Amino acid sequence: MQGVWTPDQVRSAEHRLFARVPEPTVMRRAAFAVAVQCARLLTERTGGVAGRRVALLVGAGNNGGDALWAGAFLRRRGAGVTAVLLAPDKAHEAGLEGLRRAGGRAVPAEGANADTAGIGSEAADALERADLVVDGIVGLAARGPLRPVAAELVRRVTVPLVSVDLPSGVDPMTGSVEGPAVSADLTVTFGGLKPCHVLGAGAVRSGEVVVAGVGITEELPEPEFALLDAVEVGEGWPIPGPEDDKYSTGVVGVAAGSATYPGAAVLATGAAVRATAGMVRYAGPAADEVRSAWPEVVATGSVGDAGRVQAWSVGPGIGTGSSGRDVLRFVLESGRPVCADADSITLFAEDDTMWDARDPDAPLVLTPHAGEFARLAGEGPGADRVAAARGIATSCNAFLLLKGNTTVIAAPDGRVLVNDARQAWSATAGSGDVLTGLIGALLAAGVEPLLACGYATHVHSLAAELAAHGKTGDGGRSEAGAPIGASALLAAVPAAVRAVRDTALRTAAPRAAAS
Ligand SMILES: NC(=O)C1=CN([C@@H]2O[C@H](COP(=O)(O)OP(=O)(O)OC[C@H]3O[C@@H](n4cnc5c(N)ncnc54)[C@H](O)[C@@H]3O)[C@@H](O)[C@H]2O)[C@@H](O)CC1
Ligand SMILES: [K+]
Repeated sequence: MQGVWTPDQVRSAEHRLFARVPEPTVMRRAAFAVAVQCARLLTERTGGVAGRRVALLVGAGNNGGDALWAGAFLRRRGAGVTAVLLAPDKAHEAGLEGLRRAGGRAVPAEGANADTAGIGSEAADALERADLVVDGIVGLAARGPLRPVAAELVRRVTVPLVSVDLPSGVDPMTGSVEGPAVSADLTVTFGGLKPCHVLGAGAVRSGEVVVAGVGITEELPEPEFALLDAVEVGEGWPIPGPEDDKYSTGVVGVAAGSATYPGAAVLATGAAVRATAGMVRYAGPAADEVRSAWPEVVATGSVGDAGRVQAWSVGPGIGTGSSGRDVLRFVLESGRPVCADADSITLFAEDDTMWDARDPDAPLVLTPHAGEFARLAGEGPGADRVAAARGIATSCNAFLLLKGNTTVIAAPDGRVLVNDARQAWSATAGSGDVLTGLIGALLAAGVEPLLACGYATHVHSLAAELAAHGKTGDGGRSEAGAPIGASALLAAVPAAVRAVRDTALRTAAPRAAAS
């Protein structure tokens, strides 16, 4: 798992490090890492470093200091470097001195002969001629969007942009963007990932993220939350072994859909069929449609007749009337793990007694989108979606999966996993029904609920991406992609599971050879 640390955690780690290593040394390590990545990008895009022009956007703090020292390193490799100072009186002194000694120059952002936007002619010129721009405007101490002059400078950038620590203008803690902000091609951060690199708009605006250790990593505490990677998903996805049969690999019950809207039932049941080798039971008014779409499913008309299952997926399309209420109550009283989605979330929000129907020891997964979350919590998730999800998971003693382009999954004990899709192909009607079916199947297979949600979310977004790009083994590959429906997403689930398992295999093989 890849950890993510809050700005406060990183600052405390920095202070512990400064007891052993002088602060300027740490800053130079950070700046050197930035310079190495700038040189790589310059070489990729322009064929070299010497003779290329670099503009540094430099704010008032140590983030600007990093940029200035990075400029000094690039100058020594033969690049022409100009620092554009947003706050000339407050620019990092040693960094500025270092840049000048190396032969770089500094100009004020709002200097002489300012144009109508207030940008000085030397600054405007430096930006216009640059082959690469370094964003050292603001780092961990960032509050709010870019101020007007910085925003104007950033708006003019047409060449590759490297952010120091984080894209300026993005909230470090939540990744939210409330006004002008940098969109970086590459971000070089220090010690470990911060929330803004993986959450919301910040994840997109960070571009490629490179983590440079600089000595801080060793001082970091337990991360605030974590990301699953393809290897972990591939290693953890349940696969039948030689001793297994249809019961031992997990029997999942799906209670979804209605006679008028059988689609939710067909999609959720299909996802359960495709997720694992176990058996799928369906209970509800769409039994005929489910049977004809998925002959392998044992379908009955009501949850009472469904037979034994190891976990339930419940909710999509069951309605919020009395029959939906009875269905939800029945599955909660079964004492089995339950993934409750869609209408069942509304039922929880509307009827407090529903919480009492649960066996408190049986895991409950709730999978709201922002609107359903607001119904459950009394208010929307707001900018800090990790804190919001964690709060409800704890207070409801449930696993809470908050849907969105960045999916946040919180366990009742405070653990959090985040899945950043980095694309939105799964934002299509019915895609939530597929996710519910995947989670239910993994719960039935005995996967720990936080991981079940994490694995399902990862495979779900990968399936959407593969389907959108025609990479599901049926030909017609496309780099640009095209919109897909939930059925295409569902059809791509086996391709996504194969892809993560292949990645895990490829990673395991060199490890085995090395041991
Ligand atoms: N202390 C060190 O030696 C190290 C610091 N590091 C760098 O130091 C950075 C943190 O430095 P600082 O704590 O000096 O703070 P920043 O450089 O993040 O912020 C500088 C100043 O900008 C102001 N500011 C906040 N929001 C702003 C906005 N929207 N527009 C304009 N100005 C705004 C703040 O009041 C702050 O005083 C890290 O992000 C990292 O780049 C790294 O070099 C690692 C080592
Ligand atoms: K920055």
